[in-house]
Amino acid sequence: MSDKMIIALDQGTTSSRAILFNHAAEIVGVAQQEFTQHYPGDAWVEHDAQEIWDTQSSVLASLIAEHKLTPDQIAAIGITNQRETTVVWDKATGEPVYNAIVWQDRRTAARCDELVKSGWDTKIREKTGLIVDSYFSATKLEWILNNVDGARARAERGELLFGTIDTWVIWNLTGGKVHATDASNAARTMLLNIDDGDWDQELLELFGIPAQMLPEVCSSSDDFGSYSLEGAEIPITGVAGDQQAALFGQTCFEQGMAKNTYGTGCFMLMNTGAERVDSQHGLLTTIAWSLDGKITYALEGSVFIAGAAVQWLRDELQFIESAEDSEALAEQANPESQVVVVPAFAGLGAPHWDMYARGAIFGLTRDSGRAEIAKATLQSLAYQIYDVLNAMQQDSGIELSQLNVDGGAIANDFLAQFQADVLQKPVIRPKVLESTALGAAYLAGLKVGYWTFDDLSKVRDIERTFDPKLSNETITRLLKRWNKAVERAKHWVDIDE
Ligand SMILES: Nc1ncnc2c1ncn2[C@@H]1O[C@H](COP(=O)(O)OP(=O)(O)O)[C@@H](O)[C@H]1O
Ligand SMILES: O=P(O)(O)OC[C@H](O)CO
Repeated sequence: MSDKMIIALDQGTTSSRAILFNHAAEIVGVAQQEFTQHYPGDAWVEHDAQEIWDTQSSVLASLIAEHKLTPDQIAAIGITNQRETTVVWDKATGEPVYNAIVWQDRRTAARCDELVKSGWDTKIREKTGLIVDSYFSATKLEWILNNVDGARARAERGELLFGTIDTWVIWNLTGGKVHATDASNAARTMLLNIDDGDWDQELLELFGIPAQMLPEVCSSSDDFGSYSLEGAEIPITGVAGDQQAALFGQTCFEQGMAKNTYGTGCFMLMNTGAERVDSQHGLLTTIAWSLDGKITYALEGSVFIAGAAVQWLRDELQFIESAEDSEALAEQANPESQVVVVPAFAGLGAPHWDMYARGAIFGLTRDSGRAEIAKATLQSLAYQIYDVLNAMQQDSGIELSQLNVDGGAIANDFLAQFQADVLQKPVIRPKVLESTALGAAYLAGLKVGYWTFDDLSKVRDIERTFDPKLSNETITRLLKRWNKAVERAKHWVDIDE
C-alpha cells in the first residue's frame, strides 16, 4: 500500500478537471473549472486553446494547493481529454494560430461529402476504421491550413505544430519539451493507419498536411516527459482519449466488455481485443489503447449530443438552473405526453451519420410545457443509446447482458431508470462515475509500478443497479415514435446551404 497518489487531468468538452486518486482508486480531491464555448457560425464550435490550458493548469494548481501536495506525494500524472478537437500552434512561441476547432464543429461537412463522392470513404475506412465525417481532426486541420493567413507556408517551413487536446496539454505541461500523443487519440484524427499505428503518408498527402507538424505516437501507458513542481519532476505516464480511458477505467480489459459514458455526448465502446472488427451498422473501429506497442481495438458508437442537451435546457431554454434539476422536472411531466426531442444539434452520429440532421421537437400539444420537454430530452439520450447498442450487438455477435455506465449525466436517476427500461437490461452504475479520469490514472499508475493489472481488477465498486420496470409493449410503442421522429429530423439542412 502506497501513501502516494495519482493525479488525473481530464480536459473535457465543457470543463477542465484535476482529480486526485489514492491507491484504493478512491477520489481524494477534485478541482474543476468550466470554460467558454464559442459558436461563431452555424454549427461551428470553437474553444480558445489558451483558455483550455489556463483552466487546466489552474485546476491542477488548486488541487495541489488544497491538498498541500508535495512532489514526493505524487506518483505520476495521467491525462485524458475530449478527442478530435484540433489545435495548431507556433512551435517557437507556443501561441495557437486559431481557436481550437471542436469535435462537434460541422464546418467541413461539404469537404467530407466531396471525399465520399470521389470514392475516398472506402479507403479511409480501411486505413483509419472511421466513417468520413467532419467529426474527426483531418478536415479541421486542413481547414486551418487553408484558411488561416500564412498557416500552410509556416507549417511547411516546420514552424507550426498540430495536436489534439492531449498533445496540447502535454506540450504545455512539459514547458514545450514534448510533442506527443497516444495511439487512442491519434486514431481519432483520420490520419492514422490503425493496423500499424503510424501516420498514413497517403492521407497526409490527401489533406496536404506536412508530416513534421504531427506529434510522435506513443503507447497509452508510456513516458510523456514530466511536470516541474517545486524543482522536482513528476512523470506524465498515462494518456488516452476520454472515451477509451473510461473503457479502461471500467476495467473492460477483456474482449466483449463494454461501457457507455454520458458526458457532453454519449460514447459506447466495446473491447474487441487484438483484432479490429469492421462494423456493418454504422459504428467506428478505433484503438482502445496501446500497451507496450500492442494495440487493443474497440468498436465505438458515438452520439454527439447527450448531456449537452441538458445544458441546452439550462442555458438556452432556461427551464432549469442546474443540470441536476432536470430530474425533478422530468418527474413532473404528464405521463400521457407524446413529446419526442431529437437532439441533433450537431447532426447525428452513430448509427445514422447525418451531418445535415438538426434538432427537433415533435408531438407538442397545447398542454406541453417545460416538464414534458425536459423529460423527452432525457429520454432522447436513452433512445440514442438503444440504437447504438443494437448496432454493437449485431456487429460483435455479442449480446450484452447489462450496461456498464459512467459520466456526469448518468448521476440522473430518471435517465438511468429509463435507460434500463428502454434496453430491457440492467444498468450498472459504479461508485466512481469519473471512469474517464480513473482510466487515465490507471494508465499512469501502471507505468510507474503504482498499480498492477491485478490490483485494478479488484477495485471496481458498484453503487446501484437499475432493473427494467416498463413492459416490452410500452417500450416498443415508445421506440416506434422515436424512430419516426429521427427520420423526420434527418437531412434538415440543404447540402448547398
Ligand atoms: N444530474 C444530471 N442530469 C442530467 N445531466 C447532467 C447531470 N449532471 C451533469 N449532467 C450533464 O452531464 C454533462 C457533464 O458530464 P461530464 O462527464 O462532466 O461531461 P464532459 O466530460 O463531456 O464535460 C453536462 O453536459 C451536463 O449537462
Ligand atoms: O468531452 P466529452 O466527455 O463529452 O467527450 C467528447 C469526446 O471525446 C468526443 O469524441
